[in-house]
Amino acid sequence: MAFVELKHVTKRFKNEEVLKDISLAIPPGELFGLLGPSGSGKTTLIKMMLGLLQPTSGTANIENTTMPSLKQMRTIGYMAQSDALYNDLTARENLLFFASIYGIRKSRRKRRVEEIAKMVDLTDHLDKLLATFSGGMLRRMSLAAALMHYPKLLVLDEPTVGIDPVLRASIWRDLKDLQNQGTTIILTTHVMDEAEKCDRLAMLRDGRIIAQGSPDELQSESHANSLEEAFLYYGQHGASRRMV
Ligand SMILES: Nc1ncnc2c1ncn2[C@@H]1O[C@H](COP(=O)(O)OP(=O)(O)OP(=O)(O)O)[C@@H](O)[C@H]1O
Repeated sequence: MAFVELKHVTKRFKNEEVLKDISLAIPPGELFGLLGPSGSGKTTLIKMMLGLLQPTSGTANIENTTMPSLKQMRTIGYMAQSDALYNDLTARENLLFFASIYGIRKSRRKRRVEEIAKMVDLTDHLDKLLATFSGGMLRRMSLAAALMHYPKLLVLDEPTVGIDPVLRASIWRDLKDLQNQGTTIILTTHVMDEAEKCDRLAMLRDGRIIAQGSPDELQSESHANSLEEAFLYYGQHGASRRMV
């Protein structure tokens, strides 16, 4: 059974159709990437999966429940592109706040904040004001907040933008660990070497999925030497029936 399923989803803003007949099925435990250039519709697509936007037509389901569903939203961790954090609070105060709004029991909150801080390597910075944090530290804080309530599904919108290679590698290690613990992960990226780390990908261009498959399948099907070449190929030739 698919954990996340989109069936013939279309989204129109006024006269512009920004998503066109999108169908996707993501099984539980998969690390799935949405790869596409700026403006191709990645953020709109994940907002639809999360129930934050209503499709103009078609349906978005999580565990067979049509979104938006409050029950399902509680099982999702979402890291948006911009950080919804409080600069005039410390990292610990921010995380305690997220723990309370996610309904973590009061007796568990302090411990959970420390567990999460360790996971994203912020233990030594817990008592510093966020105003003093670097861009990379803020992204890790956002990841920590999204993980607070043990989500079954983690949705990340360009999680490593503006992050240096060392930190990027550490975030990827965290994501692989979470996947090994059974978390389903969906992320957007326009970076090819990140897309290569996903189990499967959907390539998005102008609101349409131009190809879908594992990075190896996408490359071999298009006889490309890299995902970048494969992307260009599918943009021009479309994909075979098997891939979409
Ligand atoms: N609320 C809105 N009203 C009107 N148009 C919108 C709205 N949200 C998104 N769009 C348009 O939809 C298209 C897709 O935007 P979206 O943010 O989903 O792309 P993206 O692939 O996530 O881009 P980026 O990588 O830059 O974040 C763009 O043309 C954008 O201008």
